[in-house]
Amino acid sequence: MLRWLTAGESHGPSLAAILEGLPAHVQVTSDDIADALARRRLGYGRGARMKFEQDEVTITGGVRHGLSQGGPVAIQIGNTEWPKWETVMSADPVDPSLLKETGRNAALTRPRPGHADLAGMQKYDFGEARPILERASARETAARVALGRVATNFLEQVGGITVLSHVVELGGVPAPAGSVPQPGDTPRLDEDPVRCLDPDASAAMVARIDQAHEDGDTLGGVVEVVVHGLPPGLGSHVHWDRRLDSRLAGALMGIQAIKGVEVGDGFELAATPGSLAHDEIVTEDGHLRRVSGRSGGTEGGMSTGETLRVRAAMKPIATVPRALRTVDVATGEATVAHHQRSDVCAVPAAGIVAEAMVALVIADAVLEKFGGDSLGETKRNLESYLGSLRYS
Ligand SMILES: Cc1cc2nc3c(=O)[nH]c(=O)nc-3n(C[C@H](O)[C@H](O)[C@H](O)COP(=O)(O)O)c2cc1C
Ligand SMILES: C=C(O[C@@H]1CC(C(=O)O)=C[C@@H](OP(=O)(O)O)[C@H]1O)C(=O)O
Repeated sequence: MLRWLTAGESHGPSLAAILEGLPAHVQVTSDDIADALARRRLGYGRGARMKFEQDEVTITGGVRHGLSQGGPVAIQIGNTEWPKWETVMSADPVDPSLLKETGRNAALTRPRPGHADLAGMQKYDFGEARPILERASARETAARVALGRVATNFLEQVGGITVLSHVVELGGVPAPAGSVPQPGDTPRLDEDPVRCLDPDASAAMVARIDQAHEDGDTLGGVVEVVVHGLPPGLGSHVHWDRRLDSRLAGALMGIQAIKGVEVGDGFELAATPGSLAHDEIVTEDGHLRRVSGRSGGTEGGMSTGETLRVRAAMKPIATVPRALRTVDVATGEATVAHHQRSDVCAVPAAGIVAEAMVALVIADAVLEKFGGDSLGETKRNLESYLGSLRYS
């Protein structure tokens, strides 16, 4: 079983991430993690912070000389901006006169609709949004992407399982239906400003972001994560919380701003007759094969061994420059939401975060099914299972 946790605030000194349950002998370096974090910073439409944020990575536990040791893997990601926030975000009490001098200490009493501000202030009993937005912020997703890279390395090394993503819709601009990225597409996708497979759709999405920027508005969109090389039988039909699709949906829904999840053709299947909705089974070269991939690679809560395909819909960024109506909770008066530096659109980055969450869920399901305390043991168990499948 794989477990993971993150800690840290958006403007704190650093983020911390822990992955427990990883077998020994998985190759992973801080450069691998830094590469994954650099991918998350990419994407047209992000705000100023992504230009200077350096994501200073240190592996502080569980890895020695580039190999996992079997203990929890601990990763620290330093926030480049910390010196500017040291007084405001200090863990220890500070002199109130020093706080005033920072200019960063104004009480945020005008909660933003769409962010965690108001519900968090009510729930945790705070008079302003700072203590809420610091942890609600998607800065935290850097820690998840770091963990996801460790999981991705494990999946590649245990059985050539690859996890990749692309943007399939942005601000209402769709990519053409039907194209699914292949492993070789990742470098090219990462060079595309919005991580879209289709160049014309990509250009239209970039124009849409420019328009939103001009209008003082923000955008959401849809990302798709695709996993190649899965064995059949991860997850289970026997209980709701063991279903692979429910675990994937929960993990994707757990990303900031994600409001919808779809497995395979999802909502479209609801409007399709059964004769056209399912993936027929045929024999080809002596092997069982599906003629289509509408189910997204899961049936009965288990992987079918076909390409896994899941989508996540992201709502538009909540910090809308043309500020939305709210109430100042300090005075009770109608006003507009507090504004601060923000992204116009973070859909391409959300794709990288979604890859990380899917990689963690799949790695957990692989370890649940095949066990193993060393990479070699897990690999042997996986190969033995594949070699002894009654039908393949
Ligand atoms: C990669 C990424 C970047 C984000 N950047 C911003 C941002 O700059 N400004 C903002 O208001 N929300 C941003 N969000 C969304 C908020 O974090 C999110 O809306 C907030 O935490 C409230 O949670 P909820 O949307 O899940 O309800 C971002 C989300 C992601 C995944
Ligand atoms: C810092 C990141 O994203 C942040 C997510 C975010 C939010 O409200 O979710 C708000 C912004 O933070 P700031 O106000 O400090 O610029 C984004 O930059 C990141 O992704 O690393």
